[in-house]
Amino acid sequence: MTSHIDTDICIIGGGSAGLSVAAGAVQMGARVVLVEKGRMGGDCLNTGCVPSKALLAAAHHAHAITRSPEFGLHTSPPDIDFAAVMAHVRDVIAGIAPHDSVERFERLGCTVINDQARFTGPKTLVAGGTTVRAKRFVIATGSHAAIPPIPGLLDVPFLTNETIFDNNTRPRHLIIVGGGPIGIEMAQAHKRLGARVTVTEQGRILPKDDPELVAIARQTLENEGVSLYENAMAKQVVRHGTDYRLTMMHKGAELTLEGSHLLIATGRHANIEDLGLDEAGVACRNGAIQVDARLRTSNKRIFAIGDVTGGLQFTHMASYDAGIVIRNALFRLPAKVNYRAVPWVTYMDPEIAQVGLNEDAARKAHGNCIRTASWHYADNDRARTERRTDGLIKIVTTSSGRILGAGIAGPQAGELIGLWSLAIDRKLKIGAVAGHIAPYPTLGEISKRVAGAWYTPSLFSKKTRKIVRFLLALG
Ligand SMILES: Cc1cc2nc3c(=O)[nH]c(=O)nc-3n(C[C@H](O)[C@H](O)[C@H](O)COP(=O)(O)OP(=O)(O)OC[C@H]3O[C@@H](n4cnc5c(N)ncnc54)[C@H](O)[C@@H]3O)c2cc1C
Ligand SMILES: NC(=O)c1ccc[n+]([C@@H]2O[C@H](COP(=O)([O-])OP(=O)(O)OC[C@H]3O[C@@H](n4cnc5c(N)ncnc54)[C@H](O)[C@@H]3O)[C@@H](O)[C@H]2O)c1
Repeated sequence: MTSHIDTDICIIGGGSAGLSVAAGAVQMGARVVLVEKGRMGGDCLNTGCVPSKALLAAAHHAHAITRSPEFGLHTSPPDIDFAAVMAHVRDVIAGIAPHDSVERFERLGCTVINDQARFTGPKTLVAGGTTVRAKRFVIATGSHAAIPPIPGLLDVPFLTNETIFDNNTRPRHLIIVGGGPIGIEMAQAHKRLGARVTVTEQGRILPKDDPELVAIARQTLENEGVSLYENAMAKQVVRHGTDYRLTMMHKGAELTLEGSHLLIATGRHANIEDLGLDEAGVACRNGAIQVDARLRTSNKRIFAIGDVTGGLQFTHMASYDAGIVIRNALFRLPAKVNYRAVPWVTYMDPEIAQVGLNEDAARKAHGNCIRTASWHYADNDRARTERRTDGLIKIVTTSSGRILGAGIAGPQAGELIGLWSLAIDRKLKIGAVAGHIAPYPTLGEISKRVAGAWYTPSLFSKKTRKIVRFLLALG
């Protein structure tokens, strides 16, 4: 038997993006239908941010124990129970899950349909036995791991982000294809938890980040024993007993790696299949749903947000997009996205954080009319007390001092980048950061010091010294 629902907003996908719209819209008085075919919470809660950060937390704890002697504390190396670590990961997910659950959203007033949605026309979709007619739709169907065309790969049972957190056995040797944030976070996590790890990357690792910051990440990973092959082209994968053999070209030579586990982390594909997008009149571009600055698709009643649009694929961007849709769909305001001050963080240790333009991007946008300044963690007293002096902050401004971007590689980089996000968003000049009072001793002082360093050439110049001597001579 089929049922029919008429509603104000129908959202497809109960991940970070869809849930943010649903929670906001229903609490503002809209009638909301939410359709989710799998687990509420989507990638972030179940197979992405939450399990990866929980795994990294365990790995960083294990590593901290090995550093105890530096503080005069004598301990034994940690005895790592990999299955128990994975139980911790699942426990963290379970603790957050009620916030994203069907029960919570029904309590808020949403109608939740646990089924696959498919458009049947520009104003209707079908999910299970229900036809939903809505004034506005939001497509928030996310993305899944892209599988590269490596010969033999489809014939072997490899891991992706959807399966790696279900693996309870510590890999003897984990081979990771792809050195983006997923590959790098999983590499360090597994290495610190006792696995041998090799990463093969077709270009350079963390290609979206500033090379000077990435150099710190690379050095750390190599010091910890992760084998990195950059500019390596994978040629073939075969199964050898229970192991994998990955053959690749590296520095002109053919090389074969043998590992017990294989993780594919080579980017994402938008979930656009089987949605009935043609029936809905929704166009795609480059394998993702095409949207305008108001996040409207080619059918102006249908919005698309989050990973499915192929843009910046972060949970905080899914939530940001949700706010834009609510303003457009509920309040009829022509709100547009502004991605000038989007931060991102790779949660290896040390963290790598970026907001705004890095030096290369700033040169492309502004030519040579930019200035940069850097400050090292080694010159920060708190970093010294913590014995964590490996790190760098680097900022980019216009020649007049408007902040264009900031990048930090170092402990707590993700916490420190917030100040720079606000500064860029509010179009502050570097003087605002240089002039604020930072408590001593905090890592936060590196932001003030790098802003101060920006002034060093003019502040300690011959001209300044002349002026000071002249003024002092006045009596
Ligand atoms: C390993 C990993 C680590 C990550 N770490 C971070 C991090 O630390 N910080 C960060 O900001 N981002 C991180 N991300 C990215 C982040 O997870 C995504 O950007 C975010 O989850 C995208 O949210 P979304 O709602 O667009 O998509 P999703 O979370 O994928 O949700 C989409 C939902 O739609 C459902 N769906 C799909 N098709 C249909 C259909 N036809 N009918 C009904 N339902 C459907 C799916 O089942 C899914 O639940 C990470 C990603 C991965 C893979
Ligand atoms: N901390 C975070 O915020 C975080 C963590 C994990 C993931 N994410 C999000 O998820 C997205 C996906 O992460 P990802 O790391 O899979 O993707 P990515 O696109 O960021 O990086 C994929 C990497 O794989 C490489 N690659 C592609 N094909 C390859 C091949 N055949 N052989 C070797 N290398 C190959 C690419 O050059 C690239 O460096 C990220 O872009 C990010 O938006 C965020």
